[in-house]
Amino acid sequence: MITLQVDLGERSYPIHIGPDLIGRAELVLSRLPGSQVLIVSNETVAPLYLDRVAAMFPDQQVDTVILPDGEEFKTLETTQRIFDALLAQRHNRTTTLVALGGGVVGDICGFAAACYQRGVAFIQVPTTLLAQVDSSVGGKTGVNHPLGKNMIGAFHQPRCVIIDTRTLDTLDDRQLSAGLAEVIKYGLIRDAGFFAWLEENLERLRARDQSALAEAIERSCRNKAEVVAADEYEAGCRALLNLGHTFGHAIEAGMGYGTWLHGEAVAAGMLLAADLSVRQGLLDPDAVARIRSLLERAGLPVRVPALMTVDRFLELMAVDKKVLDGRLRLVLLRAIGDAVVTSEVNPDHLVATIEAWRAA
Ligand SMILES: NC(=O)c1ccc[n+]([C@@H]2O[C@H](COP(=O)([O-])OP(=O)(O)OC[C@H]3O[C@@H](n4cnc5c(N)ncnc54)[C@H](O)[C@@H]3O)[C@@H](O)[C@H]2O)c1
Ligand SMILES: O=C(O)C(=O)C[C@@H](O)[C@H](O)[C@H](O)COP(=O)(O)O
Ligand SMILES: [Zn+2]
Repeated sequence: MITLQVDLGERSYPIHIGPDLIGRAELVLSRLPGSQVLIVSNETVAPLYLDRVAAMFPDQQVDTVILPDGEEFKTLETTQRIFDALLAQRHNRTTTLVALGGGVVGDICGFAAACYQRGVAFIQVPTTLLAQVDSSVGGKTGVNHPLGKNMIGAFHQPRCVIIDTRTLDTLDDRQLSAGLAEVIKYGLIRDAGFFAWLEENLERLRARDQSALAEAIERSCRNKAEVVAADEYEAGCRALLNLGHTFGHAIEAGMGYGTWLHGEAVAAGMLLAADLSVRQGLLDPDAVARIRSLLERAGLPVRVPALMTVDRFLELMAVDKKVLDGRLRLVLLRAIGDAVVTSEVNPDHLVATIEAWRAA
């Protein structure tokens, strides 16, 4: 087992990474403020792992909420089901919510924890690659609105993150690829050495080589922990974690939540960001070819859907959380491993980029 630390003063917490960590009660028991636990999972993940997670709390009051599965259920209505259970079972301020599942369960559960009685503890037990490398770390929680992704939420850090790499054994290939998009993101925004390692090891990752996966998860979490520790509330460098997301979130909302997976939309979005970076004179065109090739090898889309017209993109991108004073701000690349946030976006270049990557 490897343990990383997210350094946030009194809100610091460990990220434990390794095989068969579900069941290691000692990792979670010291993080509980009280004797009540509510495990939040979904109808796909619960039958696989819920019993073993519940067994980690032998002396606690353990209740469960099983949510429907899907990005389309990442809503306020679904969150209400968690509040209903907490109140019905008389959970108090010292309760701990446990998110068992992918990023959807983690984001909803974390948001419920941030709101219930103005904030209670929560623990992340991520079971998708995407959740293990990104969403379980950093404390962004929330739900979607029909007009925009993650528009209702809160920053609320978990008490610990338990990454049992064995849970990836039951994850399907499409979801593994979606997770690889966020892995590749770290290489692009701040870790050229990691990007080169991914170029060397991509096939091992897709073949689920355990040591390659463990290394990719550790290096991703290390990058994310450093960024979050430097800028917890996204006043500055944390925005770099949003590479490809302004385009990606527009695709997710525009196509209907769940049609494109988050990781797939981010992959296409990162390619658009790279192409736009070239048009803006920031990035060498050779970098776009390298990025495209790696995304393709990861089984990720490199075109945006034809249904997403330029107007539709611009309409949806206008509600992005990075917009300031009505001005779009995008994460662009100066090189592989070097990203920047800029509001200096030439509208003609933006339109040309979208047109260039729309599927026929
Ligand atoms: N909070 C953050 O910082 C952050 C970061 C990145 C993404 N996100 C959010 O995360 C969400 C995407 O998360 P995701 O990609 O994990 O999707 P997801 O949570 O929908 O999980 C993907 C699918 O895999 C299933 N699943 C989960 N674990 C499994 C396992 N071990 N075996 C078999 N099936 C399993 C789920 O039931 C689901 O059907 C999006 O809503 C995105 O906005 C949040
Ligand atoms: O942790 C962050 O910060 C991120 O931006 C990570 C992203 O991968 C993630 O998709 C996040 O939920 C996007 O945040 P948002 O603020 O653009 O909704
Ligand atoms: Zn993301």
